[in-house]
This record gives sequence, C-alpha cells and structure tokens, in this order.
Amino acid sequence: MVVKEQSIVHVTGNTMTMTDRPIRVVGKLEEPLILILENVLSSEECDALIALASDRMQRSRIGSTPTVSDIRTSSSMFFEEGENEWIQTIEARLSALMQVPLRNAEPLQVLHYRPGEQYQPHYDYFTSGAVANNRISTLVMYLNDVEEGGETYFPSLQLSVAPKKGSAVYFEYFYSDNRLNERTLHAGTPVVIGEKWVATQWMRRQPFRERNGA
Ligand SMILES: O=C(O)CCC(=O)C(=O)O
Ligand SMILES: [Fe+2]
Repeated sequence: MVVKEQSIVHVTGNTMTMTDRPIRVVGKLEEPLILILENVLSSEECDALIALASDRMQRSRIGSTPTVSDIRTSSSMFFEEGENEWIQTIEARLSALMQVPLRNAEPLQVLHYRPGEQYQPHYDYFTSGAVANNRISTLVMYLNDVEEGGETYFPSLQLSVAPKKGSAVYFEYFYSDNRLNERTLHAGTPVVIGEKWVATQWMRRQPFRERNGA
C-alpha cells in the first residue's frame, strides 16, 4: 500500500476561500504538493509592491555569501515585517493561504529580473549541515506579465509556470521522504523580452519573527 504523506496545505475544490479574496486553484500536483494559483494579489497590490520596492533593489546575494553570484543575477530587497498597510494585508493573507502562522514567516522578498537575468536551479531549503529552523514552503507571486521567458521551471517534474500578474506558484518541501523535497528543485528561467517582478514568501518550520506575536 502506498501511503500519501501529509501536506501542509489542504485544498478541497478549486477555490481557497479562507482569505480576504477568493484564490483560484488552476493547477495542482499532489506529491510534492504544487499549486498554481490565480487572484492571490490584486492588480493594485502588484503595482504597489513594485513601486514600494523599486528604489530599494540591490543585486541579489545567495544566503550569507558576501559576494554577488551568477546563480542569481536578479536584484532583490526585503520588506520589514508589517512595515505598512499593504504589507500587513498581504502577509495576513499569505499566512492563511500557506496555513503557517505569520510568526514563522520570513520577511517578504521582491526580486527583479531584466532581460537575460535568471535564477539557476536551486532548493529553497538549506541543505548544508543540520539546520534547526529550516524553510518548509514557498509562495512565488508574479507582480507583472512578462512578454517572453521568466518561467518558474521545476526540472525534476518537467513543470513550467509562466508568470501572470497576480498569480502565484506554491510548493512545499516538509516531507519525511527527502526524495519528495528534492523534486521541488526549481529555477527562474532567463527573461527574454520585458522584465519580471516577483514577490517570494518563505515559511519556516518554527517561529522566526521577533514581532507579530509569540
Ligand atoms: O523567479 C522565479 O520564478 C523563482 C524565484 C525563486 O525561486 C525564489 O525566490 O526562491
Ligand atoms: Fe526559489
């Protein structure tokens, strides 16, 4: 008998209604759980995140590596936890959607890719040594439409998600069978025409934030 492993997010039907807006489930892979979601952010929220992030972007660094890396050629920034009303509203929605308490959330990140820029295949969880409070799930939200390229690609699953403003891809990697976690290897393929803005929410296994309740 093949027993399906517990997932963090439970989905029934094609709409997730526990949040302040109806989020549509337009694609689903069971194991590892991957969801393609529409209507996660409103058009106004996407524009606001880009506007708020724009003058705070820096060339991305990988983890604590002090040097800029070719693995990720985009630029990025982090919002402060609940730093304004937009962020507060969005963070509350993402916590409900991802079914993880807000105190386990990392700060919301924004990434910007120009033509030719990409994020090479990687795991979002940390693989070096014993990590006490590792990441368990990711939501990548697309803040604009990309003319060509810039898909989120899962090479082990041969699954490609095209960016679409307000949509998102969710995946989790908290399985006891590590082969399932490893299938969440993913990349941001090079942008060919246009530019790409995404916001990423990572969740931790245990509380991570100082504020927003213990
Ligand atoms: O840009 C993408 O499509 C993927 C972003 C990503 O993998 C991340 O932020 O961890
Ligand atoms: Fe990633």
